[in-house]
Amino acid sequence: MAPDLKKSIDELIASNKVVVFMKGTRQFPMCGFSNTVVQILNVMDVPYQTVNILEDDAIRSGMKEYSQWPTFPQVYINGDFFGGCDIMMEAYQSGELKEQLEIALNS
Ligand SMILES: N[C@@H](CCC(=O)N[C@@H](CS)C(=O)NCC(=O)O)C(=O)O
Repeated sequence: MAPDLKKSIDELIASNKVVVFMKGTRQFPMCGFSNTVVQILNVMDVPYQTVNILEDDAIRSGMKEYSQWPTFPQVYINGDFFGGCDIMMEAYQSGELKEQLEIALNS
């Protein structure tokens, strides 16, 4: 992956507690999985940054390599890859997501 792209992803993730690499935007998700993640984060009422991977093929392919994860959405919390839609849903239902977000937002 291009060093410049890696650097900009590193910086984005380091400077935002929650980042969602998704299809579409938080206002207009372009995929049901991305929409689910947006709805979960909206319910949790936390600040989050989104990146529309449909706008840039280099980010779309680059994020699969960067995260070692083949699909979108990809959610980063406190600088670490957290998961996709299924993991977010499970963590939301179990209460783990609330815990992780509290840790991230209070650190
Ligand atoms: N089980 C996945 C569902 C996500 C998924 O299957 N995403 C597909 C369709 S939106 C995807 O990103 N495919 C790769 C691509 O479009 O580049 C999850 O938990 O996030």
